Amino acid sequence: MTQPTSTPATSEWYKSAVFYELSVRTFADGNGDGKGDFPGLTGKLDYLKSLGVDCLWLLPFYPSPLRDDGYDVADYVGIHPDLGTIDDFKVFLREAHARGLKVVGDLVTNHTSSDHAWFQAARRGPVLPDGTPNEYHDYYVWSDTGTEYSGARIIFTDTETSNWTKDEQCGRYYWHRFFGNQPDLNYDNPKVQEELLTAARFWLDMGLDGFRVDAVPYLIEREGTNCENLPETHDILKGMRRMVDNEYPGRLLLAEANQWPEDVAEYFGTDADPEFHMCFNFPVMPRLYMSLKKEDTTSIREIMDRMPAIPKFGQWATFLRNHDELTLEMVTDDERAFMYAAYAPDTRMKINVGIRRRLAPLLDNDRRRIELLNTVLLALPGSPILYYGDEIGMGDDLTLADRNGVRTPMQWNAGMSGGFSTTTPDQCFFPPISDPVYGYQRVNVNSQERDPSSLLKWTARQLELRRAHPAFAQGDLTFVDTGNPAVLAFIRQNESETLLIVSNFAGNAQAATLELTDYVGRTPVTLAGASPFPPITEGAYPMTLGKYDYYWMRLN
Ligand SMILES: OC[C@H]1O[C@H](O[C@H]2O[C@H](CO)[C@@H](O)[C@H](O)[C@H]2O)[C@H](O)[C@@H](O)[C@@H]1O
Ligand SMILES: [Ca+2]
Repeated sequence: MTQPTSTPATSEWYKSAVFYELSVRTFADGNGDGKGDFPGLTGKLDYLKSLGVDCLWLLPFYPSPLRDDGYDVADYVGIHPDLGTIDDFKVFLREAHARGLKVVGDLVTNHTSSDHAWFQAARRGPVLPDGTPNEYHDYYVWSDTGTEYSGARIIFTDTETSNWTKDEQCGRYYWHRFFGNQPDLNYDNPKVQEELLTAARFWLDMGLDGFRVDAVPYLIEREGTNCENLPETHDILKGMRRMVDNEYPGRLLLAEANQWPEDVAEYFGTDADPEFHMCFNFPVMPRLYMSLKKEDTTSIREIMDRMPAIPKFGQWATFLRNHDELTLEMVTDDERAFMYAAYAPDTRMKINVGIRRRLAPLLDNDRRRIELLNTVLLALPGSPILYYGDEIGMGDDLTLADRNGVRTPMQWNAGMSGGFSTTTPDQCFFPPISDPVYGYQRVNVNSQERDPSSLLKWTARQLELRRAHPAFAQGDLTFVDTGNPAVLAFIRQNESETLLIVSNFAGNAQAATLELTDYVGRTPVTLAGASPFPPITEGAYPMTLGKYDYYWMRLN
C-alpha cells in the first residue's frame, strides 16, 4: 500500500486532503501502561501513510480531568501526562511531517474544564478579599439568578437540565452549553479572545498545521436569541482567521458548527472577509444513512442542492462517523424518528440527540453497504474524514458510558489487547472490543493487511483512485436524473476530466435511466479496471446495478 507523498505543497492543501480522525489515548500505547500515547502513535505513522490519508486530526490531547474525553481542557498549552511529553509531541510531529502527513489539533474554544486555573480563580468572585477586582471572574459568564438566555437549547439533553449551574463557592450561577463541569468562556471579554489566540500560537509555533475548532456557534450569548451563530461570534472567529493568515499562512481552521446549510455556510465568511477554510457538512451525513434504509436518495440531492455556494478558498469536510454520537440535530422530527427506529433498535444506542454506534454495526457489518457509503463519502464534494478503526470495520461497546463505546482501542492484531498495549485488556484505558463478531481476535489491521480483499485494502485502493482523479477533490457537482430514487448519480468535473458516480442504495438490483444528453458521444469507463461501457447516445442511458452496487467512471 505504498503511496506517493500526498498533499500538494500549496496553501490550499486541505482541498485535496483525506483526513483521519484519531484519539492519541486509544490509538497505540507505547509504554505498556494501557493508555495510548505519542510514542505509540509515532510508531504507527507508516501504517497511516500506507493507508493513504494526508492529514491527521488529533482529538484533544491537553491536560484534562477527562470528564468529557479531553474536551474539558484544564490547560491549553500542555500535553496530558498519560499521552507523553511536549518532546514526545515534537518527535511525533517531525516524523509525521517527514512522511508528508499534516497534523491538526482540536481547539476547544467555547469552554474550559471547571478544573482550569482560570475557572478556579474565577470562582473567588468579582472582587477579591483584599478589595481588588478579580480579573478572572470575567473570563466566564455569570448570573445572580440563572434565568438569562432562556432561548438557548440544551445540547447534552441526557445529562443537563439547565445551561446554568450554581457555583457554591462563588454564590453565583455560571453558564455552560455542554456538561456542568465545562463553564463557557466569556468572549465578550477581549482578554479571553487573546488567551485563546495565545494558546493557538503555542501549537502553531511548534509546527501544528491547524485546528478543528470545537463548538464554534456558541461563543457569544445575547438575550432574546438562541445564542447560536450570532454576528459577534462570527466577528471573533474572523479575528482568529486573520491571526492565522497573517502569522501562519497555509495553516488550517476547520469549523465544527453543527448547523443547517444556510447557517453553517456563514462560517466560511467571504473571499474578502474569510472565516474558516473548512466546515463540516453536518446536514448531509444523516441523510446518507437515511437514504440507505429508505432506498430513496432524494434527501441527499435536496440537501446538497440547499448547500450555499462557498468562497473560493473554502472546502467542506465530509464524514460518516466521528467520536460523538451520529448526531440527528440536522434532520426534521419525522426524519429523526425514522433514524431512531432504523438504526437504534436498542435504547442503549440512543444518546442526547443521536445514536452512539460505529459505522460497521450501524450497517449490520454488511460489506456492500459499508463500501457504498464510503464511495459516496469519497465522491461527494469536500475533503473526507475517516474515523479511526472504521477502515477495518471496528465495532462498538454499548456497556461503556457516554460516547465512549465508539472510542475503544484501535485493533492492531489478534494478540494481547489487540496489539494496542502490552498490558492486559482490563488495564487498558477502555477495554478493547472482544466480542465474536467485532473483537480484535477477528477484526484487526494485521489480518486485513494480509488479505487482498479486506476492507482495509479496499479502503486504501479507493483512496488511491481518488487521489489519481483530482476532480473528486475539486470538481464541480452536477446531479444526474436516474428515473429511480434508489439510484443516485452525479458528475464531478474539473478542467481535465469528467467523472460519473452512480450508486444503488437499494438492497436488490435496480434499473436506472440516466439523463446524460450533455455528454453524448462520450464513453463511460470504470476507474478501477478501465472497462468501457456503451457510448452515450441521445436519449436515456440505461444502466443496471446489483444491490448496493456503485460505479466510479470517467467519461472519455
Ligand atoms: O466540547 C463539548 C462537545 O463539543 C463537541 O460537541 C459536538 O458534539 C455534540 C454531540 O456529542 C453535538 O451535539 C454538538 O453540536 C457539537 O458541538 C465535541 O465534538 C464533543 O465531543 C464534546 O463533547
Ligand atoms: Ca501509554
